[in-house]
Amino acid sequence: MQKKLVAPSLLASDFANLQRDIEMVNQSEADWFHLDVMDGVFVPNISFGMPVIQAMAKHAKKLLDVHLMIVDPDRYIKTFAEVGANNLSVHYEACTHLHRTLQAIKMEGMKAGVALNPHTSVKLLEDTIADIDLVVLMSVNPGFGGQAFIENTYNKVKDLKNLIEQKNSGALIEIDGGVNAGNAKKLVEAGADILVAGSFVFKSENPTETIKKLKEEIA
Ligand SMILES: O=C(CO)[C@H](O)[C@H](O)COP(=O)(O)O
Ligand SMILES: [Fe+2]
Repeated sequence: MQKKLVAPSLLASDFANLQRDIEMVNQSEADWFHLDVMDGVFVPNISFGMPVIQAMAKHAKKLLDVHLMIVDPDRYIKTFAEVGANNLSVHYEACTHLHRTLQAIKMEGMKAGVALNPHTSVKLLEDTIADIDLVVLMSVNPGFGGQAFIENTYNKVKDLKNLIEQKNSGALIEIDGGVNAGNAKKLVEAGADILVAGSFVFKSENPTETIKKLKEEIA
């Protein structure tokens, strides 16, 4: 069985102490870094872009899982590979030619991910799931950290797990938004492989310990 992973989202870190927070994740039991790129068009917020990711990559000793919340992501696939992204997830809702975009991501040597907004059905991935390495199920409306988890996500995880099995796909299931110690176990039991956690980790008193607790919760 696939090992269950925790990916802290640096969106909730202290940007004035980014290197310190990256080192904390390096030393912790976390598995990946989750990096949220927002353009102020696809989502009503702007986060950070390539120069910041390039700087993060110099210090990060774990895989960089980049979540693009941007329109027309095809324009930047090559650049994200150059600055150090290992996984690149685009939003289903932002792609006109999703299959082509997935191939382009893989051509650049990255794993290809597709993120779905809470209102987007997993059924829409029926014809692309075999080409997808990672599905990011948004459990909040994208754009901001610190929002409440949407309960319907459990149903979506189960539906997606069935689709993956039915189509013999190797896609992993990642959950993004409002993850905490209260929903982590139930998400993994429903079929999730990777849990992104931003606020729950970085706004806690002891982030290293919080990551450890989340890992124990899903072991
Ligand atoms: O993609 C995102 C927001 O669009 C973030 O990854 C997500 O919100 C994680 O933050 P938190 O755990 O605080 O909800
Ligand atoms: Fe994200």
